[in-house]
Amino acid sequence: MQWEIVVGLETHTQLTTESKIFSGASTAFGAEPNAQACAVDLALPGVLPVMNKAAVQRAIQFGLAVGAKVAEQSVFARKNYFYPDLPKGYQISQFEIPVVQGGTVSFLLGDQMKTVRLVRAHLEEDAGKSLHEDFAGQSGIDLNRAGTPLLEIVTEPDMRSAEEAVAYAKTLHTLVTWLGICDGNMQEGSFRCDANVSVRPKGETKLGTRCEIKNLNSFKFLQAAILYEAQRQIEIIEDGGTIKQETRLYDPDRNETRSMRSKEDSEDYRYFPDPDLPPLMISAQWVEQVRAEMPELPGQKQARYTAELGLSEYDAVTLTASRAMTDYFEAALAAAGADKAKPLANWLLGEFSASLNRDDKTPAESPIAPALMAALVKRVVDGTLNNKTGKVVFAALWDGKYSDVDACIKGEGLEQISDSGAVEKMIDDVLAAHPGPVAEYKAGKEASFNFLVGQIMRAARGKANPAQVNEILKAKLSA
Ligand SMILES: Nc1ncnc2c1ncn2[C@@H]1O[C@H](COP(=O)(O)OP(=O)(O)OP(=O)(O)O)[C@@H](O)[C@H]1O
Ligand SMILES: [Mg+2]
Ligand SMILES: [Mg+2]
Repeated sequence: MQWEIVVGLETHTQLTTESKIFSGASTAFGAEPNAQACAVDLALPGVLPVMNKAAVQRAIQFGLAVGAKVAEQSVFARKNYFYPDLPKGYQISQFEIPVVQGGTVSFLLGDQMKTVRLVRAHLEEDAGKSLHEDFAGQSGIDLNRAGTPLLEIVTEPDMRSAEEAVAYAKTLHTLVTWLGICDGNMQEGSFRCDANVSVRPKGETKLGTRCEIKNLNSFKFLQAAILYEAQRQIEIIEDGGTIKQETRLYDPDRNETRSMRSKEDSEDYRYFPDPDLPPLMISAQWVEQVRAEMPELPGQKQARYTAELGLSEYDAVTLTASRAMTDYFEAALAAAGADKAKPLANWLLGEFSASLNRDDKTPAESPIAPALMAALVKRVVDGTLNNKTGKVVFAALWDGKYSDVDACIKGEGLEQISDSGAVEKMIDDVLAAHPGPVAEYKAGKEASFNFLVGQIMRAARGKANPAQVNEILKAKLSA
């Protein structure tokens, strides 16, 4: 039997407001437990929540970025449940009428463009946090996080593999950090996913019963949890069992999911409109004002890079994977000139990205400033450097040995041998030393030509101009 995996994601993104969603308490991370929970966050009697305008503004930004409808009027509701980290007994969320409705997120999976539909994105407050260590067998509750603004972004069950779910989540992560509405810090819980997973026989159109794996705070865990969960469900069904809908937890130490609680449907929550909050009204004028201030988005940049700069879709998508990389690329491009977009992209996605990864740096922390990178690419394009000597220069610049490309070329003795007499002499020597390949090439074996070029470049210690070598060699061999 062939099985199909179906995934829908709910992502909680913590919004970058200074204060909480309904109170003036600080949202800063890492304070002493319970130092930042005020009476409103705790819903003590007699207090009233007041909507934080900055949180709404971020929701509007998101809605516009994904092409969704931003509701003129949306409603806050109480989601009632009892849990130690929620002593007030309900969470203020949006249920029937969320602020952001519909929209899509598109991304490249392998070489295929995928589009995931969003159901909604709604504003809500976060709960507190249970602390299970340091209390000698008891649990402590830290309510600093209570009332922190979240935007919960919910997809349709459109994803068909763990890889696709991860690609979606990464794209969403890029988008919200790009907009600056979320800091994206996954370790601190600013961006966490609930994965809803079901399986069905290939070809079946009805959805299977889903299980929801809560609170996945890394892409690695997201991937592993979906793979494990799908396999678990397939085995149960193949053994003649049925899946019961439930909420599960992923345990990274054992790489497995475990049942947390069963859950039939959202009726459990006894949702009702929050009597303390009026409907949230968003004027068309406010939406237009936010639209006018929107930055150019990754998707728009990708379209521009392929249409105007002639980059491949892959290059465009990879360069825009983070705002920092895009900013670096655009700064370097401005210095190099638009005609050098392709070689610049190659250097950034090759040597540059590899060095960033190796040294665990962001593009903004690169020891090579964009203008210096542009100067290096110029010297490769004009033939002063080839790919091999270019890499030597790159490494020297990265190590901070030089702050100027031409000084580096000189200092490292990497000027190309431009004297054609010297190049010819080297070629003659190589031809004399390798009569076999020469004869093979003349008999029609193209590969022998590349072998000879390789030998010549080696003799030149990489300092010959490959184009020049090719030209002279061709002429000599056809003479
Ligand atoms: N059969 C299914 N298989 C996989 N995913 C599904 C399936 N049915 C629904 N989903 C996904 O499950 C998610 C449901 O999220 P939603 O927020 O609407 O409700 P919930 O999980 O019941 O509520 P809560 O916010 O309390 O977790 C959506 O992303 C949806 O696409
Ligand atoms: Mg949900
Ligand atoms: Mg859910």
